[in-house]
Amino acid sequence: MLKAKKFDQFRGLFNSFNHRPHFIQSDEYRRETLVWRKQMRKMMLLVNLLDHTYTNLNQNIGDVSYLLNRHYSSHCTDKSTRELTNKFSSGCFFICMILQLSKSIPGFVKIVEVGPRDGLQNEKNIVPTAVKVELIKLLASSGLRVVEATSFVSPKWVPQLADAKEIVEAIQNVEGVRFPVLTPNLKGFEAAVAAGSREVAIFASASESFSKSNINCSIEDSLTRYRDVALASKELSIPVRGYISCVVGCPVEGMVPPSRVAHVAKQLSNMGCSEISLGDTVGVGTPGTVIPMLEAVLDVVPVDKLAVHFHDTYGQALSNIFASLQMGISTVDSSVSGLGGCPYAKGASGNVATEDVVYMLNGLGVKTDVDIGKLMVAGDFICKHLGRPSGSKTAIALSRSTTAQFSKP
Ligand SMILES: CC(C)(COP(=O)([O-])OP(=O)([O-])OC[C@H]1O[C@@H](n2cnc3c(N)ncnc32)[C@H](O)[C@@H]1OP(=O)([O-])[O-])[C@@H](O)C(=O)NCCC(=O)NCCSC(=O)C[C@@](C)(O)CC(=O)[O-]
Repeated sequence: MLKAKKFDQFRGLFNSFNHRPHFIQSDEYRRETLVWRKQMRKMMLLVNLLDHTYTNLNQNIGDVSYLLNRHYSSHCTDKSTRELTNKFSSGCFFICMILQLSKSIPGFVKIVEVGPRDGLQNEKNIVPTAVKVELIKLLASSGLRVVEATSFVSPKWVPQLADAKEIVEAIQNVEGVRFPVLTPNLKGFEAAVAAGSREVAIFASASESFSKSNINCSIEDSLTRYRDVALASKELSIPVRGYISCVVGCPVEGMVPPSRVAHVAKQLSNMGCSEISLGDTVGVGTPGTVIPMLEAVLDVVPVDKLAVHFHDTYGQALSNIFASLQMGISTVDSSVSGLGGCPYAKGASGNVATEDVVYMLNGLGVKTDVDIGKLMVAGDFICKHLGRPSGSKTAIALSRSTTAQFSKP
């Protein structure tokens, strides 16, 4: 059973990358990812070999005691004993490989809660300011240390967040939590600072089409605008987070080549962003497409500057987060109850649910400092207001008292 699961992880990784998704793959994308696909094919051969060895080892596991009870040396002339020992050491190699993979996971993960911004920007009915403020306070009391509060964008484009100034003013007295806000240009930045924001985020895209539909300008023009915001922030010692949308796929252009993501990441890093969040805006990524993208970005930006931001449209977000953790990333964006979606990315569903992320990290023994019970109170609060069930499987399962014992870290 255990064996089947481990090998399925590798097979899934390979197949998800290698099958031809309905998403368009341009020649540029296929060229860039060719090496990765070849590597994966080699890895599959190795996996199959280990699979075979492991099966034999499993069948013969009872014989290990036989081995231990017999005198064995490398000069052993007993063929069956020698073969059995060889199988045993191959099995050990496989186990070591698995241990090595899990060892690389960070011991602490910072969660950036984006529910009040990314979660509520797409709601059909505008959520009252008082409800948003209460949600932010509940999230802060769950132990989350970063809660993205709102956006200072054009109210004509995103009327759901037209109360940005009131929100920021209302949370001034909440201590110990950082509340970054999105600012698409200097106008937004100045309004955010005037309202009392002490941290901002700028948001570029790896897809030209998405950049135009989201912020009405090309990628290069957006980077020019963001340089001004970064400069102004530097003068006031305000940290700037940089987002990149569509890091895997774009609703218009299809699969996005990793080099384009790396290019934008480098620009954001050069302009002084303290952190760069890589957003799979439409949630089409799998570990097979996320890993090559991360590899390209890691070539130009240090790992401790990176965060990942997954939407869960295809149910791949947790697998993508796990793959990112294995690559050393220790900052993960998520949204309470899986709220979210982007008004300019049709078909994209909510962000990965914070409750699901915390539950997985607890299970891995990774610290987050987030109290899952208090987090569920915040999720319950907003779901009741929106009049719909939670998008978090963990929240649904834990709300049934019989499974409550699993919530402990
Ligand atoms: C960027 C703009 C403003 C350009 O919008 P524009 O229409 O090209 O800009 P403009 O300069 O021509 O201005 C038009 C009007 O907007 C006003 N304006 C201009 N700037 C601001 C501002 N900051 N705050 C308030 N008002 C502003 C400006 O004053 C003017 O007002 P008017 O004269 O018509 O009355 C617009 O396209 C916009 O607001 N876009 C934001 C869209 C948005 O928020 N999308 C969702 C973000 S989610 C995302 O990007 C993905 C992410 C980050 O979550 C990661 C992921 O999920 O992968």
